[in-house]
Amino acid sequence: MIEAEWWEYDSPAEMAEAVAGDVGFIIESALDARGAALLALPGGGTPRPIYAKLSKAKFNWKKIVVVPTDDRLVPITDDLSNAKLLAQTFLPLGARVVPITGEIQDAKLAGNSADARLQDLPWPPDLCWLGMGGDGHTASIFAGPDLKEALDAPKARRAIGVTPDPLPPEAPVARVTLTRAAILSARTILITITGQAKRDLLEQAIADGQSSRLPIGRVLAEAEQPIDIHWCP
Ligand SMILES: O=C(O)[C@H](O)[C@@H](O)[C@H](O)[C@H](O)COP(=O)(O)O
Repeated sequence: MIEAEWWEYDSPAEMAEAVAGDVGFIIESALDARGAALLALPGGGTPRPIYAKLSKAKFNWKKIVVVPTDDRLVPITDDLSNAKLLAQTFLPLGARVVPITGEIQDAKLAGNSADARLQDLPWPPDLCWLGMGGDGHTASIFAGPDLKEALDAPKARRAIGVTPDPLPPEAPVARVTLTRAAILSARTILITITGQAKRDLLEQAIADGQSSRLPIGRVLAEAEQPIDIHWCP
């Protein structure tokens, strides 16, 4: 049974304030406990105002490592790159941002390379922050040919390469993504979504759990930690 707690806000600005505060608490707790913090952060548009708010906080950013939960197989200079947004936001603060893509264009080989990069990091993440697409994907775990590999990858496997079919219109490219095991290894998981349609979809995915037809339902169905879901209309 997925243990999900919903946090509702009247506006994206209110949600940004609250989620930045929660992420800040996770960071401070990690720095206090271990002198370091590892954050796996999503792409997409929802997190942008939250990143902007978070970047104003006065942490010892040099002790913080940021990785994308997933990324598109595009150059880091491309606006489709999740690492680009994270680098623009967190590198100037002194944080370390670790891209999980490079020159490799073959999705499977890119996935192996991404996994190797993540194996070099002090695991698990203190936070895995997820978004959800309108099709129920999360990170870059999509329904289709690569779903089983993403869900059933061994515990030690942190990333794989995927080629969604059909390619999502907002970013019609192959990707690398954290596996379900990597996502669920995080000390804390939080989700940010907006709009009633996504709320209805996520509530259904949580209700259906392991039998969900939506990737996010299948990912969360194995979660052992409580999931905080932040939502605004
Ligand atoms: O690379 C990506 O696209 C993201 O990691 C993806 O999983 C995102 O979180 C959802 O697509 C929601 O995106 P929005 O926040 O823009 O709705």
